Amino acid sequence: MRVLVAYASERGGTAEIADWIGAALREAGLDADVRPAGEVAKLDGYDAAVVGGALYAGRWHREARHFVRHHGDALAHRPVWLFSSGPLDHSAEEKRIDPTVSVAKFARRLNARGHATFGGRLSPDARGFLASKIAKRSSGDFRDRDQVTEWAGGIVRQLRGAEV
Ligand SMILES: Cc1cc2nc3c(=O)[nH]c(=O)nc-3n(C[C@H](O)[C@H](O)[C@H](O)COP(=O)(O)O)c2cc1C
Repeated sequence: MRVLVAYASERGGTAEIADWIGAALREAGLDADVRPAGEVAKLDGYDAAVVGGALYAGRWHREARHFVRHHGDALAHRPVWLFSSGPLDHSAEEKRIDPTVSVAKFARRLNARGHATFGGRLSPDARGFLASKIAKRSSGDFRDRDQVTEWAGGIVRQLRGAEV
């Protein structure tokens, strides 16, 4: 079973979450390719997909939005899971955070099997007008690898269940 993990990340935090998901899938014996969403031309050869985007102003990074629009049909014919990252506080570890309105639309359109919101990361010296302002009050790394690995385990269980 070959799984695509496609991500869109501006500052690398979401890319690393995608890597953790890929590592967990491989650890469980699946074949997983972790790739920037903007570099995926076709979904041929993939049995399932995980798509994730960094959240900026309530929406996924544009490459994730473009990816699901462009590959909508191919994704709708495969089991798909989505993830978003993320809040710059501990809220994502403390409770389940629903997808934003924009991401929820994609989830419905793709009939996604699941969605998770993971914490985010922002460096105190982040560049950019808005990013540097936000970083003054909420910089830090709020990603939790164990939480991500556990979520990926759920994907493995569902995919394995589909095999039998
Ligand atoms: C300008 C800006 C806007 C952001 N907007 C949101 C938001 O709407 N919701 C949210 O949960 N996090 C938001 N964040 C936090 C980012 O999603 C977080 O830093 C994330 O880890 C970035 O991922 P990346 O490193 O892959 O780009 C924002 C951060 C910046 C700098």
